[in-house]
Amino acid sequence: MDVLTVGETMVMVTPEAGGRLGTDGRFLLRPGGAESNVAALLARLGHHAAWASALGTDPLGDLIVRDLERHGVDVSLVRRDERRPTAVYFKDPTPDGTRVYYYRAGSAASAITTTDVGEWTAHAPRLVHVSGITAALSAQAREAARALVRRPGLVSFDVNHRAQLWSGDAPEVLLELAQDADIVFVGRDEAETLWGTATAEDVRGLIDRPQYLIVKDAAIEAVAFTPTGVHREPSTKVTVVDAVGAGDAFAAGWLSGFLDGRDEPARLRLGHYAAARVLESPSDFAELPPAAEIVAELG
Ligand SMILES: Nc1ncnc2c1ncn2[C@@H]1O[C@H](COP(=O)(O)OP(=O)(O)O)[C@@H](O)[C@H]1O
Ligand SMILES: O=C(O)C(=O)C[C@H](O)[C@H](O)COP(=O)(O)O
Repeated sequence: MDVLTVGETMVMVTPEAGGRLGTDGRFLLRPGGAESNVAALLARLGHHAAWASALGTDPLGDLIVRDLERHGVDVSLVRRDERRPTAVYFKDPTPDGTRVYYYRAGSAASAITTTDVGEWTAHAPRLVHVSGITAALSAQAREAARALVRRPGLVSFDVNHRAQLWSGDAPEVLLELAQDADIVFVGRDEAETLWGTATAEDVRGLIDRPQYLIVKDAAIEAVAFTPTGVHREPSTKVTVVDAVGAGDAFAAGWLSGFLDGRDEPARLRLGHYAAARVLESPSDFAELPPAAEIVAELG
């Protein structure tokens, strides 16, 4: 197993054909979750990627399992919970950007534990990927997130601050988790909101323990602080159709380059490429060619 990603996946409800949530009667149901997005894109890029979480025994859980299997994700570690439901969220494409409405309190995934984490990581993946969303779901999910970032092997952590899910302690908790990981992804704006940092260098001043820190500045560039020095790579020019999922795609592209032993500029370029394809697509994940073809195309 190359990568194990852990975190809640919900059923995402979107109005059909670009309509609005409050006025449309026709909707599409698809899986939506940061960590399973990363697993699905890594699978597309040619890696053995597993995703682990808990789902209800309801048909919504079946939908998620089936769809991720179709995308080539190993779902054999997913735990089904008879007593708790699969979570749902709605996306409303407003003229000012997409608004998200969560129905996830008390969900199966919000009850994941450190015992789950022990069982999942016993399968010895080369890398575990987790995000800050898990730490916002419940007290026990927060402990599970802590256990994940502190596991002995390689861990990558996407800060993924979701303000709607937190009640004030996000800056401390997310900084603590980031410091315990080996690879950290964070948006420059996200870091500014959380910790008041302005530049990528300011973020490195704060998150100084991980071997790799990647600070993404949306349409401008991504900056990687690595053992071989600081690398900057400009973002790709794109027409944005839906911004949700770009961060997950960037992480998948970068991690794919890391797992394949590519140099830092190639990792950053793969991140930008995958993010650009998702930005141009109405879905949270896009069809991607295998990594070797992308690298050949990028030159
Ligand atoms: N407007 C944009 N133009 C081009 N690329 C973008 C744009 N916004 C985001 N990206 C790409 O998506 C990546 C992730 O962006 P980010 O803002 O961190 O996403 P998210 O908020 O989904 O986590 C960036 O590093 C970049 O590659
Ligand atoms: O789990 C949640 O709370 C979600 O929001 C699910 C979203 O599909 C991804 O998290 C998208 O994440 P980005 O790539 O940062 O846009």
